[in-house]
Amino acid sequence: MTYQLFYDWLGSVGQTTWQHQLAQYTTRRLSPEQHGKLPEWQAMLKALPVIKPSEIKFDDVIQIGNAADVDAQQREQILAGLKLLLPWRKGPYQLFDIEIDTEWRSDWKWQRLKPHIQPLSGRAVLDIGGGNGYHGWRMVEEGAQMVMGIDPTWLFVMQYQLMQHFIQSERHFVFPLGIEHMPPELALFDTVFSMGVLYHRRSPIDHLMECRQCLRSGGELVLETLVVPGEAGYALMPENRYARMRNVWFIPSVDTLIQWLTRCGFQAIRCVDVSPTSLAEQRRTSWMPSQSLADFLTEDGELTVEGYPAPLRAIIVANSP
Ligand SMILES: Nc1ncnc2c1ncn2[C@@H]1O[C@H](C[S@+](CC[C@H]([NH3+])C(=O)[O-])CC(=O)[O-])[C@@H](O)[C@H]1O
Repeated sequence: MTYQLFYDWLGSVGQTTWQHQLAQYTTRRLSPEQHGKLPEWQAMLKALPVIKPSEIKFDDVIQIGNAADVDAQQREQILAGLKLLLPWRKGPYQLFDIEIDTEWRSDWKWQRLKPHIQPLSGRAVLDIGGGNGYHGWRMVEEGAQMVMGIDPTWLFVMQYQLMQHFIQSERHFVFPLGIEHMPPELALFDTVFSMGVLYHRRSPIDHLMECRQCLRSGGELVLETLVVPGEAGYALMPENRYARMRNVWFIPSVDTLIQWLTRCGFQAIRCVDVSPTSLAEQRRTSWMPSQSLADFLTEDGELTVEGYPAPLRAIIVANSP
């Protein structure tokens, strides 16, 4: 079963109550009536050929196997499965000889943050809003003992399951849940990543407190989010959409974000990177054929189509007390 090894691990670290709750909740969330397309997606996953990839590399491109591992019929079947799960936002991946050029160069974010975080070797890691698990695979590569990804979007969980079908990792599991479904006062993880999630939360302070509660004492938070230029105390609340996104609530300045983290009790708070999102990092590709960043900005790239500052993203690292 897809998640059994994770449940076993939870048992081994004394989380027996949550182990059962999580198993029940996950089974319910993945039952076919939960989403109109789940039955079709799950049938596709179940029918995938069983193939042991000759090599697996979690570099900038997550590479699983190569051309010689599959025959023409298997390749067609896998390609059709990948296409059933369009759009592919986070990557890049290469599955056998199929290159998945995703909307985001997610490897660039990883390169920006990696020099600044505690080494992940031996750590239990939570990736909130981890999408299809791209960064989770990078965390496995860095030696994490266990990586739990959580993401409420079924499509992304299906994308993870497709890759996991071939990778068969014992250390990386993406669950179909949101941060609000994590137990309070968990104090379990050594590192918690929250990347690209804070501005989607109606209550950013509560989100930071939830991140803190998932961390053990002294654990590390890696927070990546949209910021705007401005002084301490300033945050932008878009009137409606921001860069055409409907669910954006608060975009603070870096100094405001540091204040929020301070008031939530975090320590050793440091901003390690601020970078504008370039049209090379987020763009339309054949694997994400609808509108992308270029369609959400004015022609000079300075403002969003709504007239707000163009996307600028910060990475902040902090410790739980
Ligand atoms: N309540 C929630 N709880 C958890 N996740 C959520 C919630 N609501 C939405 N999400 C998920 O948060 C992710 C945000 S994308 C960042 C992906 C990756 N981390 C990245 O840094 O590239 C945003 C971006 O592209 O910047 C999506 O996968 C949502 O389904």
